Amino acid sequence: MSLKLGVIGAGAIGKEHIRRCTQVLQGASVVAVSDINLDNARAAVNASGLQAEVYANGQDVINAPDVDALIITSWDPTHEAFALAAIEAGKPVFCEKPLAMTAEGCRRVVDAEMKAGRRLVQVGFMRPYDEGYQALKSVIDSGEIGSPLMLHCAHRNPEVGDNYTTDMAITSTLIHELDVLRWLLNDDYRSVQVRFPRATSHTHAQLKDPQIVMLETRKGILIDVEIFVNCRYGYDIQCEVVGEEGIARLPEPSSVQTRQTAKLSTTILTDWKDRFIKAYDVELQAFIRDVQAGELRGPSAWDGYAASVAADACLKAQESGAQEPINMPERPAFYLR
Ligand SMILES: NC(=O)c1ccc[n+]([C@@H]2O[C@H](COP(=O)([O-])OP(=O)(O)OC[C@H]3O[C@@H](n4cnc5c(N)ncnc54)[C@H](O)[C@@H]3O)[C@@H](O)[C@H]2O)c1
Ligand SMILES: O[C@H]1[C@H](O)[C@@H](O)[C@H](O)[C@@H](O)[C@H]1O
Repeated sequence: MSLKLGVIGAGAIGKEHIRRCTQVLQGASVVAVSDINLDNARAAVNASGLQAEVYANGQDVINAPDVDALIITSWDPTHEAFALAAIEAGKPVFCEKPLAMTAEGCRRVVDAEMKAGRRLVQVGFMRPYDEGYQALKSVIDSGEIGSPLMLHCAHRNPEVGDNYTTDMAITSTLIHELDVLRWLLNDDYRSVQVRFPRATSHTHAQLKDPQIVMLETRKGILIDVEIFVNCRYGYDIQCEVVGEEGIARLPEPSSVQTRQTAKLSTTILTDWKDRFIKAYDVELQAFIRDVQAGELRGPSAWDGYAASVAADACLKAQESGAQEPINMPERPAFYLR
């Protein structure tokens, strides 16, 4: 039977998820859409040729009797309340990252879910579903490059809007690395320091860009992540793992190489929508399948919480310039998969 989905937030990724649930994935249909900007909700419904009901209020989507499960794609600070409301209604929810703005907020979601007694939340961390990261993890796990010692990573966006501020480089951008690197290394973080090099002239007063985040894991692996959200040239995600026997790199997205006018070139993608298009398809298909099977298995509220525990320390480190500890609580048995 087709799973009836309600979507809250019909902006860039909301529209994308509605499109994929409607045109690409199996087993679900979008029956309700809400956005505080009703025009966005109507436009998303029309663009996908849906018969869905449009609501002004997200809570009405959660309460709608014909909605079986939720997709939350509204702005970051709204996620926690909608996730809690979905749990309260007993409806499974796919919540885009970050699960909440602080670890404390994520913990409230974790506690509500544990109280409900079953997993109801999947967080939109799509990178563990990306074929490139999966291939990189297989190489690390095979032992081919020996024990990982260091990671050099970069998360570069071509540009961001004027309302994007220094803290968002952590809560909205680095949060992907904070999740995927724990998974990649099967490790957790111990401390972090953040440094700011000379700022690009393409930024504004409220955004220090770029920044370098240096994390240390419990196993002693040192990770540097460059976050550069006005890099201009493209959307570029890099991850190089230095092991004691060799090096493994995240593969580049495939693209045709051309030789022309004395130049050898390949195109660099410019948009997250294209860079992770397959990973988004796979993560949402998994959510739909797992809801139908009665057991969620994707990135959990605990993963959302763990990433936010590290993010909180990164925010503190942005302010202090010092090395800040990351105190990750042990994963409760409820979340052992
Ligand atoms: N996983 C990823 O790679 C990825 C990619 C993009 C965005 N995101 C996340 O998805 C969310 C949306 O990002 P976006 O780029 O689509 O932003 P956006 O600004 O394009 O869209 C957000 C939409 O939510 C609506 N909205 C805001 N508050 C609302 C509320 N209370 N109720 C209903 N609608 C509300 C806005 O009007 C807007 O239409 C963000 O949390 C972002 O971090 C994740
Ligand atoms: O919301 C987006 C999204 O999560 C992208 O994957 C990330 O690269 C951007 O920095 C962020 O602003």
